[in-house]
Amino acid sequence: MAATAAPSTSLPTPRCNSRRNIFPSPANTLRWVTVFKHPIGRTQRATAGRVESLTGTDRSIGVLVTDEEGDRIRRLQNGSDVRGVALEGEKERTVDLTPQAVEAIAESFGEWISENSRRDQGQPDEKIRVSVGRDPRISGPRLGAAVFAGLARAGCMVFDMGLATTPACFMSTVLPGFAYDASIMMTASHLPYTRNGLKFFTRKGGLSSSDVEDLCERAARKYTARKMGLGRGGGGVPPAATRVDLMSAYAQHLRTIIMDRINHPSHYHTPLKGFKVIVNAGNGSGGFFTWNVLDKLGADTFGSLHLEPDGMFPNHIPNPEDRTAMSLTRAAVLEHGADLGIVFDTDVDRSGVVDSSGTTINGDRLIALMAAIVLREHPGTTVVTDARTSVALTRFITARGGHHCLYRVGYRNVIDKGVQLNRDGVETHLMMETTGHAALKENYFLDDGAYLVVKIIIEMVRMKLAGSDEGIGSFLKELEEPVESVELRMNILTQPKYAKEKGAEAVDTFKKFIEEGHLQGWELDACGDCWVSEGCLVDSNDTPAAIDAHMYRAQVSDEVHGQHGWMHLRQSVHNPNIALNMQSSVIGGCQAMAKVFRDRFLLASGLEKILDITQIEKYAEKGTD
Ligand SMILES: O=P(O)(O)OC[C@H]1O[C@H](O)[C@H](O)[C@@H](O)[C@@H]1O
Repeated sequence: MAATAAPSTSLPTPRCNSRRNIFPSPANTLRWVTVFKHPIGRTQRATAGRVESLTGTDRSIGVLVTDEEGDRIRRLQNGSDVRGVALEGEKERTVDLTPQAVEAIAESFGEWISENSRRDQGQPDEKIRVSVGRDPRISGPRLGAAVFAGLARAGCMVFDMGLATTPACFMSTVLPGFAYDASIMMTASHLPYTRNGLKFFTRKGGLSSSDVEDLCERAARKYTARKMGLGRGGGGVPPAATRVDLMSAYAQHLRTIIMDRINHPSHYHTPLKGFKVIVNAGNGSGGFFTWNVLDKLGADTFGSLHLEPDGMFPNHIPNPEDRTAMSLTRAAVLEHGADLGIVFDTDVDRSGVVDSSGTTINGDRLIALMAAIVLREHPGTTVVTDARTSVALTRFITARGGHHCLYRVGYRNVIDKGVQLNRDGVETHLMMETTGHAALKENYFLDDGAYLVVKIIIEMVRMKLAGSDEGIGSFLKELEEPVESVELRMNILTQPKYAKEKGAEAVDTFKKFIEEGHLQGWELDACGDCWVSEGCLVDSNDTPAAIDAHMYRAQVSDEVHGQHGWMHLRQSVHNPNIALNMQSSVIGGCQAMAKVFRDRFLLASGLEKILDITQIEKYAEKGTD
């Protein structure tokens, strides 16, 4: 999740290869580490064949470090979030998001934010105020105590928001009466109940991947130093956190937006009177939207699903990309004759909807719907999306006078690209990922699933007031569906600590094979029909340390059909695997691409030795996954 209204506060990342695992060292080796000052303000740690950049105050000289323990904390970085296994129960995965690790990371964040605030605001004596929210995961309360302890140890005042949503955490830094310096949300979004994680916000928005990498680095060093009896230890009396009710204020903020913008001629305070809306919160944090927003505005929400928070997620994965979540919501919409169905993910930074006729609207359709709404408000604006969208979506946006910038997968990447375009003078009002993360310039560049739905609800009511009974699905009449769209995965067959390095190697070999012409008819896709001319899709990988910077899309042609599809290759942010997406405008086009990919790339490069290519083989042979 996200939000950024101003340039990132992160220190510049050196242009170099991944700074982790380039020269993997034997597990559990103890070694002396020399720390010296780097000219740009970071410190660098040099060991035999290994150099790492560090930031912060913890610059002890001669710290004895076990690489393995520290590396486990470093590996908790997942793009711009921290994610890990918090509970036993996963096959072949052990618990790595321990209270000790979480405490070290929270303490590092507390220190980082204190240093930055002092630098930015020149207020050395003010205590930093940090809010903490969580989703209903059962590991939440225990890890929450570790977050409080870490923040308190860093000298912060801690405010406990209890059950919250990710966007509400950001809003706690800007809403009057709260305005905290920073916020932490504990969530692992749609991942299984065994996982958990952390998202970090300042008033400028969500932290970037390189910021989070720095935090994990700092935490890894703290953790290992503590394990060796160096530095300040944990334990003692659990710190007090002040309990606050942020969610009520946030819900009121959303209600005010709906009332003001609809400005209903006869019932201003209950503009949703007469509308039936089904909410499916998937037992995550989204139930509040039903009773604290929709009901209070007069909507009939009878028939809503899975509103009670339950950290075991007993019904289905809380995810608008999940087929069960969408189809159950569709069934409820049709059964109750509702005007709209809403599906939230666990922490409500994403959503999907169902229209009154039962059309499920997520992925490209949701982007198209939002693009249509935003393009009416801001004619000619640019829309940034990840590069897994269809060619038809680009046509849909350009036909409405908009510009489509295709960029990297990963919500933070997409949002940051929009922020950068605006900064460069390219008006960009909408940034959306196919996963359902949608950020609007008008709303702090924050990807808020509830705000997204607020925009759609306002549109729905306005249409009714204008005398139309068509419903919001009517926006999509001109959106064509791709003939074939497939996602396959290849597990990386190495020890976890080498997976990122091997994954990056595989993705970069893909790029090299195409550039060198080994795959006839395949060409690296510079930018789709995007008008941002410098070729951002295959751009200069400005943060090459982050795995979510390595991804390429190839346009694919053959002699019979000409250009008929594309293939996109990248490393998963969450798991040690490579994700492959492809689309084609001809039947059998994806199978043909899978065959070429297997024979002329995977087998020819020898990568099949480090990747599990079972899914590719199956698709190449059978044309189904
Ligand atoms: O890399 P994957 O496992 O496919 O997950 C990638 C996705 O992870 C999360 O859902 C993030 O919120 C998305 O921004 C990202 O695209």
